[in-house]
Amino acid sequence: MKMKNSELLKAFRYVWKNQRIWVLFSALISLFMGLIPITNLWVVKELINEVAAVLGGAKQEYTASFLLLLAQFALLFVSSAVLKGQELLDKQTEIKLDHDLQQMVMQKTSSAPLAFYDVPAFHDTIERVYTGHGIRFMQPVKNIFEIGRYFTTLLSFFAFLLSVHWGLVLVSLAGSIPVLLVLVRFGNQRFHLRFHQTPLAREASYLKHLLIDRQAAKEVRLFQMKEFLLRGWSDKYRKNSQELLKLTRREKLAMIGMDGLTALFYVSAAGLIIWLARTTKVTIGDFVALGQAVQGTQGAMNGIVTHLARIHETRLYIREFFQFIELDLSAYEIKRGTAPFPRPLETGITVDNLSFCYPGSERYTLRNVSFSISPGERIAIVGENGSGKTTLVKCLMGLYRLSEGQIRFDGLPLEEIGESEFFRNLTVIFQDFMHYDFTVRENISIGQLEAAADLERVKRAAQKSGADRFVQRMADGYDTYLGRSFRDGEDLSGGQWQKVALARALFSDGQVIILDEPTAALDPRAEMEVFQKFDQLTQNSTAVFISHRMAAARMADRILVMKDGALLESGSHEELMALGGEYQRMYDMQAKWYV
Ligand SMILES: Nc1ncnc2c1ncn2[C@@H]1O[C@H](COP(=O)(O)OP(=O)(O)OP(=O)(O)O)[C@@H](O)[C@H]1O
Repeated sequence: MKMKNSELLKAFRYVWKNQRIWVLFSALISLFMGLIPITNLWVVKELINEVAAVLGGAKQEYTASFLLLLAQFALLFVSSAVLKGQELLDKQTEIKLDHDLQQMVMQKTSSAPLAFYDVPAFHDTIERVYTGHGIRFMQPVKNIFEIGRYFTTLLSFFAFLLSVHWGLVLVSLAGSIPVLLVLVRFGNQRFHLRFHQTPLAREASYLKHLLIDRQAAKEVRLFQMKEFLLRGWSDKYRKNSQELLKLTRREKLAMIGMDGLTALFYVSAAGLIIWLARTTKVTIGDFVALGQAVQGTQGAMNGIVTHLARIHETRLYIREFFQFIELDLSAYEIKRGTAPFPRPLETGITVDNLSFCYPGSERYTLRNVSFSISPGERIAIVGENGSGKTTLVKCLMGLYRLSEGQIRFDGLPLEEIGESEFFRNLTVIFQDFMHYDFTVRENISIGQLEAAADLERVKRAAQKSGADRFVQRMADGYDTYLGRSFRDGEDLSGGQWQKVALARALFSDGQVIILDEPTAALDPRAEMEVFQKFDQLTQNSTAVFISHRMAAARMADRILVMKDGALLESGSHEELMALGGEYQRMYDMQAKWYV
């Protein structure tokens, strides 16, 4: 309980720190609005008595009635204007809070260690805490002010009812307690339902995404997946919505019962007033006002109870939000030091007895891998699918915590090098590199956007990779948008995208360039060009490339052969051919196709 309340306190503190004016205004408005009903009640009572006197002929004077009518108009108008002002202020605050809190979530998500993305629960939590922060953080504060407002109204009504008979207060109070219990119970159930529905909701939205995604559109048609996807989406959607409907049905039924109970208490109170009229002098205005006060008291009680239940419900969401923001990622994190990257690399990279197991997996993907790379050396890594090549690159990048062993740069352990320093000096283009819907210039300079203004440098990288040839023909040259999801940009072929990605690698001033299948999408001529120029392309850099093309690997200074997560062979093309092992087998197998 204490822990839960501390989450609420945190939300209050956050809102108070960031939106103090809104909090103060809301408090004032709540107090003001809380006093409106009793003022209105008094005006109504006086008005009815005045009109009754005029109609009954006891009074000739109309002025008081008109003045009271005017007061009623003023009350209606002012309260409506104040409420609209409050709504506007709320919206402004919601937008501001939403922006800042969403940013907090995105910061947390984007700085989470990569290993965390492999944990499904991580995605479930993101889905739950990704939207509606602003309103959820404001909600408890608003609820408290609303409770304050209703409380002010309640006290003023109680004072009025007490002045007639204490029994009226008792009847009004008794009607509200069952409502409290029902609302709290269903608030809890709604939250837990949403919690357990998230995985299925995520699956449904994945299927929906496939149905509308541009990238998937071709295959969805080709493999006639429409029915399969639609059915899958519909089943999941229906399952979740049926559960929600079931809960809503139970909730509404309970509410009907509660409303009946409230009406019963109101009728009892009205009976009590009539009974009182036999012994006490009650005017027609008093009767109407007392009836309104009983109803108003119950309304205010319901209001308090509803807002208490909402606080409870929102508290559960806020707790999840803070749990996510404060999530301890240390088990996945790699503690990075601040040492500069050795520049220039003098002794090179050493991988020492590296073993690696993906988080949550029992199986070692890399086992006792040891090798070293000298500065300026060109290394090719070859091996069958799934032999661990990409995993090795991810480890070299320091994206995962190693299970065993160490990676050093000029003898300096990877973890001791400052992160941004590290990524500045190590450039990787993955096999599944991103196609950014940005301009060509941004796509090439993405690792160093601050240098994007240097068009000559962008062009040089594109010339080396071969991208310049087709970029020149585009209407806006290097400022042409790529992709067509957002605007009328240029669509590139797979090979053209790869040339852009290669330019991205060449644009960086990294000392180590790692390319995972850099030529897989290139035509034979472009591929030859890349490999023939490879020395020149990766000038002054240490280069590692993964390739399934043995002819390309042949151009490397040294070839590492991976099999089942282990480093099987290492040497130049000639040495490995002479060895007559796995490399020779792979090489001969490919060579057969070309004879
Ligand atoms: N995030 C992950 N979590 C768990 N296992 C993974 C993950 N990524 C890859 N693996 C597993 O690790 C093994 C090696 O994968 P890796 O991508 O390193 O192979 P690869 O040699 O690069 O293959 P390819 O030539 O097909 O690109 C595979 O069995 C794969 O299933």
